[in-house]
Amino acid sequence: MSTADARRVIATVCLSGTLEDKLAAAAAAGFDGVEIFENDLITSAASPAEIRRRCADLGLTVDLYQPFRDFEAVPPDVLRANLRRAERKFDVMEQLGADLVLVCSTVSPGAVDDDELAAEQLRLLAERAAARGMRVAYEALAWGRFVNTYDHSWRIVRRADHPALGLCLDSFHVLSRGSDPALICTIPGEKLFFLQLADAPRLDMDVLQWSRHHRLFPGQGSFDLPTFVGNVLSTGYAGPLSLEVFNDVFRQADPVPAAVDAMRSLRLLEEQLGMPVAAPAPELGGCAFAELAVDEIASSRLADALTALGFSLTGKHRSKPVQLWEQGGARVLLNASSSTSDSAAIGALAAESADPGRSAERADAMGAPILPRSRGPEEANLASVAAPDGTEVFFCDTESWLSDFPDAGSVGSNFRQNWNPASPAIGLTGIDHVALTQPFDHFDEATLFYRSVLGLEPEPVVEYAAPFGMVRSRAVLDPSGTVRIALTGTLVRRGEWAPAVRDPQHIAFTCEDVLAAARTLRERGAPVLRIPDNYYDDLDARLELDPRLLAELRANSVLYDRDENGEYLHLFTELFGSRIFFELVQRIGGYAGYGVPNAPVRMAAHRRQRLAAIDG
Ligand SMILES: O=C(O)c1ccc(O)c(O)c1
Ligand SMILES: [Mg+2]
Repeated sequence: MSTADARRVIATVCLSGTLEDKLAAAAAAGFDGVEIFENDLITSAASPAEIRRRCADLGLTVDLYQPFRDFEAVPPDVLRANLRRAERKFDVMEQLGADLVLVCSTVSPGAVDDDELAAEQLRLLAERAAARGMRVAYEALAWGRFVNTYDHSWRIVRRADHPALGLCLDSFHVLSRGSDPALICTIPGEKLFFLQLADAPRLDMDVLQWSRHHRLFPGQGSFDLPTFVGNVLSTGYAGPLSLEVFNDVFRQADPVPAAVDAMRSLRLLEEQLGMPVAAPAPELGGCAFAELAVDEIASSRLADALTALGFSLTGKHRSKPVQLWEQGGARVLLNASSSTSDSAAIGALAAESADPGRSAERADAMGAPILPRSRGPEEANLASVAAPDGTEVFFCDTESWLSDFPDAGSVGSNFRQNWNPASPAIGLTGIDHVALTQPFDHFDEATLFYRSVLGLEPEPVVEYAAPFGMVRSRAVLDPSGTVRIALTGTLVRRGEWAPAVRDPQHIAFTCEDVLAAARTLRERGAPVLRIPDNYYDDLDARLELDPRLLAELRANSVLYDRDENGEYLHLFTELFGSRIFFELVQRIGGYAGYGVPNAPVRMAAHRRQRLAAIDG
């Protein structure tokens, strides 16, 4: 079979809310069916028959009832009670319209290590199920007491040898244990009754804790799900692709967008399996612009700051209160029309696309609908979608959108003299990256959004201790590195005690020579962030820089980092408005990072700047 006709299913345990909330969200996101998690049914006031009708009305099938625990390899009296318990659950399944039950491998202290006995008792269960037109899918939990690998569960199922007993494979249990997924190909497809999918970050921790708190939707973590699912499909497995993700954040997130996120993960996975649901992401050619949503006060401060950085005001939008500021290929829009709860925030960014129309179609197919937009006559038709944090992402072709700024470029120095008695440019050539602080609840969702919608590849997650908490950071970038977005967030919900520096965001400009630019900025009295001496003393201790370079860095508050491939010189401005600052970056050689070791120094410096402003 091909995944194109695979049914897409989600376990109710993935989503927050009551069973009714979960079913509505799953249906709205376009799922075909659900796994009903037992606790979700038990806490519902609706009878199983009512849930069945609700599902039917929503166009959902009930593909699995789960989990049935601690059944096998027990003494006779316990077996009797377990079979009785199973019959009661079959009654429930009958009403629910579910014909498949998931039995997970026992963790019971009362069970014994006896494969023969486990197989014999599972066979009895399968006979009971078959008598009622039902089937049993046996799943090895990674922390099962005796059975904790899929090959072991397969040996038991084979030994039981009953047509109503098969396997449930769960990618988490297989891949967390480091089992070789190649053996899956040797299992006959008709013995694979169900496939559960979850991704996860690579963590070195107890599998039970890892599974119950940190599972992710496919594409958000670091498991090789395409290979895993490819092996399963190679057996002839024709059942659903079902998501089963236990995650602390998703458990408390609004289930409607969470289900959309889940569906997007399946579409991306299908694409990775060679069954695309949309045309591939067109090639990107850089960040065409970043737009700051500003109020009046922030607007004039940002205009001053951009002027000091050598930007020129080169145009005003035909019909909206939007200014275009340019230097080299770096473009910033100040938009005073969009409402923002902050005095200034990154409202939008634009990716230069080889085919903006196709980018928009793909976004739509990946569950990111094109945002409605008011457009005057003759204005460029710019499509945009909303990222999980609300940032608007445009797909554009610069030639055409620049025409909305009739004066841009063409008027040249005359225009600039009139509108913007600018300081000369300082060698900025474009946007290196945009750093977006993600709300705690949207970090993993954001990774998947940029990956699936724009075709950006995620880099490994880095975590570091910073003055206001532990920070997680992950960059996503296109294959040629022209569009880079640095996603940053806190590991736990952000503390509120230091509101002076709430969730800063920034735009990093590519600079030909940061030290030269820094000297010019110093002469201009530009608002460059002061970096303390302790930082340079440590830099010297760690990296043994040429003393002349070190002195230059120190004198100009330029920060430094290096990796195996090159060096990174960068400087930060002070904060403008509630949360915006700029960075100037110079990548030397093949430096691939973002100066992460310097981020805590910058955060503390921003707080000092804020407190000094309040005191002063
Ligand atoms: O964590 C658990 O108990 C649990 C239950 C059912 C599953 O399918 C599973 O993978 C884990
Ligand atoms: Mg499972």
